[in-house]
Formats: sequence, structure tokens, C-alpha cells
Amino acid sequence: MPSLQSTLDDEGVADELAASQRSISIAEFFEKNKHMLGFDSGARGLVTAVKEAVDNALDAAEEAGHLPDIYIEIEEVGDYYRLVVEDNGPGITTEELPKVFGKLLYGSRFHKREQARGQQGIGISAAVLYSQLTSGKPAKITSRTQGGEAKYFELIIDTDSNEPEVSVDETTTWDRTHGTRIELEMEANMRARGQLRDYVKHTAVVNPHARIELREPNGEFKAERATDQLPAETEEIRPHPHGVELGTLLKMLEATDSYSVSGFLQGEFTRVGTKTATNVIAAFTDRHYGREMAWRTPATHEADIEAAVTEAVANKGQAATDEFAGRVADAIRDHDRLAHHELATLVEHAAVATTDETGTTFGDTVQEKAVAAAWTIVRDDRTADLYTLTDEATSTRKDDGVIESFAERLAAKFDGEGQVRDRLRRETLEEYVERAAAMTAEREDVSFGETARENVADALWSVARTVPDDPPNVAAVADDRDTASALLSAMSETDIIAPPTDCLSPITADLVRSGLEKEFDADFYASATRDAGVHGGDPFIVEAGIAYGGDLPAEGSVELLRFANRVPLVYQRGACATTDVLKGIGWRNYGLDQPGGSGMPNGPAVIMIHVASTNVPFTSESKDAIANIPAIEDEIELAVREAARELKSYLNKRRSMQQRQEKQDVLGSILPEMADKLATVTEREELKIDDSLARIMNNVLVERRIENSHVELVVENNSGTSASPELTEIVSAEPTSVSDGARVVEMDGEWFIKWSPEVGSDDDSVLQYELADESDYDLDVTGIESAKLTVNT
Ligand SMILES: Nc1ncnc2c1ncn2[C@@H]1O[C@H](COP(=O)(O)OP(=O)(O)OP(=O)(O)O)[C@@H](O)[C@H]1O
Repeated sequence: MPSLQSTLDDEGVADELAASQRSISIAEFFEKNKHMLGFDSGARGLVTAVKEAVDNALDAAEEAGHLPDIYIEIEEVGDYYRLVVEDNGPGITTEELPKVFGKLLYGSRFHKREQARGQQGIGISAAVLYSQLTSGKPAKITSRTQGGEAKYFELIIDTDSNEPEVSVDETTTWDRTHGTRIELEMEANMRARGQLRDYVKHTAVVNPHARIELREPNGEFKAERATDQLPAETEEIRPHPHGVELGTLLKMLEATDSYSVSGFLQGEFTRVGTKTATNVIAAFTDRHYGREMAWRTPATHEADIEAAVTEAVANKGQAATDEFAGRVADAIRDHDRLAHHELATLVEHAAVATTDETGTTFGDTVQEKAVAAAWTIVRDDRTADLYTLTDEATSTRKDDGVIESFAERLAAKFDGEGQVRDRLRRETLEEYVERAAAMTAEREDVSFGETARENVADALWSVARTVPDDPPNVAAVADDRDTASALLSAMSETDIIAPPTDCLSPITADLVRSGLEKEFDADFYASATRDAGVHGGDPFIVEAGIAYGGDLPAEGSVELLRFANRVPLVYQRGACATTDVLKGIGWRNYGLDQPGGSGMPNGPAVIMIHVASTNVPFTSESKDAIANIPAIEDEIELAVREAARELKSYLNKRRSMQQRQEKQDVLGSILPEMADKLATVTEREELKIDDSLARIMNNVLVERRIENSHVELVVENNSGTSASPELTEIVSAEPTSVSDGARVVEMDGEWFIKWSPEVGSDDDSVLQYELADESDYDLDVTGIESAKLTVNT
């Protein structure tokens, strides 16, 4: 077939192409790109549909303050699978229901800054779309709001218009008093049963307040409620100034009712009050207008100032002129440094005071002339000033002559056109320093490196003054990208307290731990919850947990559990920021095996990571993986490292205990033989092995000595630190004369005598009592690791 080009000229091709252009409906687009929404295969499609429906069910129930009660059923019906998900949420009104299920990009959460599982308003309608595309059947929905009648709908999505097409709309009966039931038929298979089970099981782990039941062709799974406590209610918040993008800022500037930037900042952002707004505006003004250099005032030139001001003032009479000039000179002397606008204010005050004193007026023109005359003298000494500033800011190794010529060159830069007020932006100042330094380095054949240049620019900028000009108003900022960009930079460089976290509902470290304990039989658990960070104006919190040892499989790499807003992430583990961060950590430092020193660590461990945010940045609409956002990655790393440090100290301790035990075992087998030999050779009584072993091993030794009715428990501390063991002696007769500090409790004919002595290093403690009758003895010692304890009773 001939190509378009071979049959048509350029214009013809363009016309032909123009004729074939048409807009594409959202539903049509997703129909062709199902994989983006997680519906790329029958196996995966089923998992995604369950996930979307269950996430919505949990969101809805929690939002209405109900403890979620969710029922999931998957059944094979002919060529298709039927999925039913029921919840006890608030139900959906008759007006809303068709749009919720029959229109893509329709939802209640997209514009809210509040933690929720749903974000985009695509999930459930995409499942409806997938079901109708593969089975040709409509979605069947029952919903009932509290006190209302149950409604039954059948609908499909019209992919051309992205609008619901309702075929059945009637009243029905339903045993739930409120909630929603959705029934979808779709082409599917159970090949992803593992992922489906994992999703439901892990959802139960991080949502202990939910009751979830799953029935599928090959079995059942039931997660009963572990707590009646709903997660803390979240509040909607405004964006935080840190991390907002320029496009978003421009949109907000256009939409706001505020006139001033200060009002805008305080009204549209969280954590901005008057003080923070003032700080942001100062930084903004510095960027927008630049700062004014404040020169060291010429202390010895008072006479010159008076003369210059006098000369600038004409026809005001000798006495008034002298008074005015004197006042200006005095005021200048009172300042250590002076910027142009400060000089103008000071001259204005002198003019008013002189008028009060002498009755002669000094108007704007006279004041301007006086300012110009005095300013010439104030800035006249700037080479010396720049010399001192540079000398202080650079290393002492720099030669005086070098600094002098640098200062001269830098001072000359301030002679340029338009430099009347010595007002300049930071970039210009840096450029001046750069050029003067480069020239000095070249001419004097010395080095004037990057750090020295930066230090000099910093020193000069820190003595320069923020100008008093009003910042541009909101409309002016919105109109100009550069100005808006300056405001954005000012917002991000100003210290602002972290956003409130009541919009987030982290699992909390304790529940992360108990979630892991509930799910995995391990020897050790650790968890960490970080403070909130900000990304794109949205706050986020990262939590991490580690389970180690026990029944966890020792072979192969550790298991990673990923969660975002309490939703388990099932697919695309390799594309997730959590995986990348985990791979980048040097796990050998924390006691886990890591072949080659990078990549997933090996060992009997489960690592769980939860990112909670008002807007989790996913890599795609299917919400399978968290994007590589540096601020979030840093927090993931810190959370994981925090938990990993606990793991490390646990493993170190365990290792040293193992070594100790091995040593003790070896000694335990050698010592009796040696003692036996020694006793034979010396013909003396055999040594007490336990005592010697305890001393060699620096153990705490506990011995019972009985003489008639008198019983002693001797605690001998051979270790280098003090010990606080708890001893419980259980006897079958009533003890008397029990030594101080003991608690005696009788239970069913047995007496429990409990001591908690504090025994210093190399010291001992003797605990005693009397027993009139014959008795059994049973001693229990706690508070000391078994490898560091020898009990000889
Ligand atoms: N079971 C339900 N009970 C009550 N309201 C529901 C239920 N399911 C969905 N909704 C409402 O319908 C809206 C659309 O749901 P949908 O799954 O399409 O998007 P979402 O959950 O907001 O976002 P996402 O696309 O990220 O999942 C939700 O925002 C919610 O307001």
C-alpha cells in the first residue's frame, strides 16, 4: 500500500491527518489501556477488582464511623467468575450511585487532603468497565442508606460518553440495614490465588478493627476483629508550603480571594500564621527586589557629612541648615552600618525634628539632595569595608595584598550604572564576587577558590538589608512566572513547622509490631514510626517493622510487605521505592546476609514498610508501587534503619550469648575430668565444679545451703557489673525468720518467697529463712540471661 507521503503533498498529508483527529473519551482510553489500572490479565484483574472494592468498603465504613464488616465471595459461573463484595458502610444515595460505578474519574477523594485508600475516583468504575468488557454483563449493585429502602441497580459504562447507562433501577429487600453490595462477572482465573490471599491477609494485619471474610472456590479465609478501636479520625488539611510545585502555586494564586501575598499564604496553606508569612515575605522580597548593601559608617568623617549636607541644602538659613546637617551626621554616627533606605528614613526624621525646632521646612527635594550627598560619603569607604569583610570570611593564609586588590575590584563593581542605592540580587552579588575573584586569581597568580567565594558572598549578603518595599500583590505574582518562582523558593527556604498529622492515620509502632506478631511466628520484632515529612505540599509518615527468626524461612531473601495508606501493595515490587531503598542499605552492618553487599538481604526476616499520606505518589493509576520521590525515600530509609538498629543489637547480643554458651559447654565437659584427676593426685576432696565454672565465666552463681532448719540462698556476683536477679523460692512448709526485703505469699499449701536483691560486682548477698518441717524446695531465678547464670541448688 502506498504511504500517505507518496500519494499526497505536505499540505495534503496535514489535511488528511487533520480529518482523522478526534478527541478520545476517558473510558475509551482506559478500555485500551487496562494494564494501567491493574487489569492486564484475568488472574490479576480479579485481584485488582477485589482490591478496589475492599479498599472502598473500608474507606466508606470508617468514614461513617462503623467498624468494617466485609464479605467477599468469588464463584465460578460458567465461563466467568462472579465477584461479590458487601460492606456495612453508609451506602450510596440513589443520585450518586450510577456515577460512582458508571463514570471514570468520579469520586469524593481526589480534591481532599486527607488520608484515604482511594485517591483518584477510578478504581471501582474501572472494575465495572473490565467486567463489562470481558463478560458483557452489567454491574449489579445493591445499596442502602441508614433508615432508607434498599435500591438495586444494573448498569454499564457508555465508553463514548463516560456516562452510566442504567438498565435496572428498582427497590429491593436486603438484610443489611446499611451498606453496599457489588456484583461483577468477569473473565478471570484463580492463578493469582496467592496474591489474593496475601492481599486479604495483609489487609487484616494493618486493619485489626475490620472483620473480613473471603470465600473462594478453593477455600475460606476469615479475619476476626482484633480491636473495637477505629483508626483515629482524620481531618482534612490545606497544603503545606514545602514541596508545592510551581504549577500548583500558580493555580492557587489564580483561585484565591486574597489580595496580599501575606493573606494568600495564611489563608491557603497550613502552618502559616503572621510570623511565618512575614518570614516568607522577607525571603521573597530578598529574591524579588534584592537587598541593599549596608556600608560601615565612616566614624571619622562626621565633619565631611555635615559639610556635604550643608552644601546640598540651599536657602534654608544658616541656623536651620546647621541644625539639620548636625542631626543627620549624629544619626549616621549612631549606626554601625547603613543601607540607602535606612539613610533616607534617618534624613526624614532629621528634617521633621529640625522643622519642629526651627520652624524651617525641609521638603522632599531637599531631603533627596541631602540623602544623595550623605550617601556618597557613607559608601566612599567601601573598599576598606569590603577588605575587612573579606578578610574575616576567608582563611587567614590569604595575603593582605591579595585581599586588598580583591576588595578594590569588588568595590569597583558597585560603581556601575543603576547602582545608586547599591541594591542587588543575590545572583548579581555572586557574579560580582566571582568576577573580582577570578580577576584577582589571574592577576596576582593566587588561588581564590569556590569556598572562599561562597564565604565572601555569604558575608556580604548577611550584612545587606532586606528592603522595605511592599511585595507585589497576588495578581502581580500570578501574572509572572519568575515572580511566582521567587515566592515558591522563599516558601521552601523558610523554616516552617511540619504539617499537622491529624490528616494522617499511621498504624503506630505498637500496632505495626502486634500486627507482625499476629501474622508471623518470629523470635524478635522491632518497629518504628517516623515524624511527618512533606512532599508536594502533602504530609506523609513512614513506618517500618521487622520480624526475625522463629518459624520464618531461613533460605532465600527476606519477605518485604509494602503498604500505602493501610493497603497492601501486591504487584510491581521491583518498581517500588520501598524495594529500591531496601536494596541500597548495607544489611551486613545490621547482621543480615547480603550477597555482594547490595540488593535484597537474605535470612529469616520479614520487613514491613507503610507509607501514609494525603497523597501517596504511585508510579501508575493501578497504585501498585510507590514512586521514587527523594523525600519519601529518605524517610523510608530512616524508618527501616531505625528498626534495623534494634535488630542489630538483638543479633549481636544473641551471637555473644551463643559464644558464651559454647565456651561454657566446653568448660562444662573439661572441668569435671580435671577435678577428678586433681582429687586423685592430691588425695583431697573433689572441687565444686559449678562454683569454679561460674567464676571462670564471670557468672552470677546462686547456691542453696541447708543446715538443719536454716536455709541460705547465696547470690555471688562474679560479673563486672551489678546484678538485680529476682529469686522465687517455693517451699512446701511455712517459712519463718525470712530475711529482709522478701515477700511471702501462700497458695494452696505452697509458700512463695520472693527476693529482688541488688548485688554489686564481685560482691555477694545472703538470703535466708527457717523451716520447722521437712520441705521440698524449688528455686526460680529471673532477671539474668541464662548464659550468665549458674544455679547450684
Ligand atoms: N462501597 C462504597 N460505599 C460508599 N461509597 C463508595 C463505595 N465505593 C465507592 N464509593 C464512593 O465512590 C467514589 C469513587 O470510588 P472509586 O473506587 O472509583 O474511586 P476512589 O476510591 O475515590 O479512588 P481510587 O481510584 O484511587 O480507588 C469514592 O470516592 C466514594 O466516595
